[in-house]
Amino acid sequence: MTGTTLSEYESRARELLPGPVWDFLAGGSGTESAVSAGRAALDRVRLRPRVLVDVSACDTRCSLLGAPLAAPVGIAPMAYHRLVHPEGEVATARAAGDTGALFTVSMFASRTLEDIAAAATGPLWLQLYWLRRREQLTGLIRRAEDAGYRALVLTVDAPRVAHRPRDARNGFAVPAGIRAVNVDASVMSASHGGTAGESAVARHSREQFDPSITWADLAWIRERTALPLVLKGILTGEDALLAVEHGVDGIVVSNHGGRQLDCAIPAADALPEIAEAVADRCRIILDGSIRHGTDIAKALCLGAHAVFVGRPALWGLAHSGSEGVSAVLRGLSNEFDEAMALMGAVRVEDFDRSGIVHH
Ligand SMILES: Cc1cc2nc3c(=O)[nH]c(=O)nc-3n(C[C@H](O)[C@H](O)[C@H](O)COP(=O)(O)O)c2cc1C
Ligand SMILES: CC(C)CC(=O)C(=O)O
Repeated sequence: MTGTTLSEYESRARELLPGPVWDFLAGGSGTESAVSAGRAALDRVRLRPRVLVDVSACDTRCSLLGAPLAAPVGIAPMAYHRLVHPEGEVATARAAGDTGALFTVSMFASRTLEDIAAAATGPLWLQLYWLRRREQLTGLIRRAEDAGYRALVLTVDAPRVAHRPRDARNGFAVPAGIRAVNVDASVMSASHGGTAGESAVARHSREQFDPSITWADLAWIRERTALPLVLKGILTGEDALLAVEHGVDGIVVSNHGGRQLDCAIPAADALPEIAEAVADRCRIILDGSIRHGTDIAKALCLGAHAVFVGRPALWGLAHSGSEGVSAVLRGLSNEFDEAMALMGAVRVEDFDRSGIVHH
């Protein structure tokens, strides 16, 4: 990481960002115990290295739903990158391209899908929340197709945005001048109406998200696009099985970085039962608390094909724009490369359950 450690990026971002923005990034729902539990779950997993394997040519590359990646790493969808850097998602897209990572753009991105695509040299996916106003979704799907996005990620763990005490206390509102530019202004006017005790983001999301959707509604998206469909926010084997039965192409095992159901099981703890239920019938991505190359190795051993990184990308962006995001991603990839060599893994597919033990 060019001499700067990930925790230094985090500290610097904290110094640079206004308090309420930092709290929006760092915070979780309710007791925030699901944030720390995500880290603790990964720490409980220990690696079992194999030795005297020829690791002179470890290969970190892989492909995910047809997208070639330099390492099994993508950037998780996160709203409003302009909160932390004026270039916002355009800078993030450049960094993802430079480092061979996938970038999943949030529906609530603060730069247009087209500007992001113009800056990107690597694969882009688009994340959607299911809005009451379905015509907004239809428009976004069409624009994503036209701009070359390669998959849709439907976030299913947020029928409503959870109560996040820090944002409520701060009366958090997205500063004027930063907007979810890809949706109708009336859909996400999160810069208006934050008052002490109530977050504007939470209020507007609650007004606009459709909490009535079910598995049957997935057909509505399928009818409108041939893009691969990924569901984000699966935490049980039961739902993973339903996802497979409904023909999804991938799932993101995630507790939303501890920002949705308080006390939700950490993604790393949920992964084994999900991998077993899926039995290789769709791609599995893990997110939450991925901070080290060894975390990527652990996720692969537990049954994931790739990981998403959330907050660290925003720390890099706040620190030094595109270069900061690149440095964070490159640091993780370099650490993963080292983990491969020291684990005796030559290819990404070499990781399996024999590589770990739980404490
Ligand atoms: C500031 C912020 C904004 C987020 N916005 C979205 C979003 O728009 N859509 C979504 O599906 N997930 C969103 N998430 C959740 C992330 O995609 C991801 O699940 C989580 O951050 C992963 O955990 P990590 O930050 O510990 O790596 C957001 C997370 C953060 C921190
Ligand atoms: C616009 C928000 C609902 C995005 C967010 O903070 C999240 O999904 O965690």
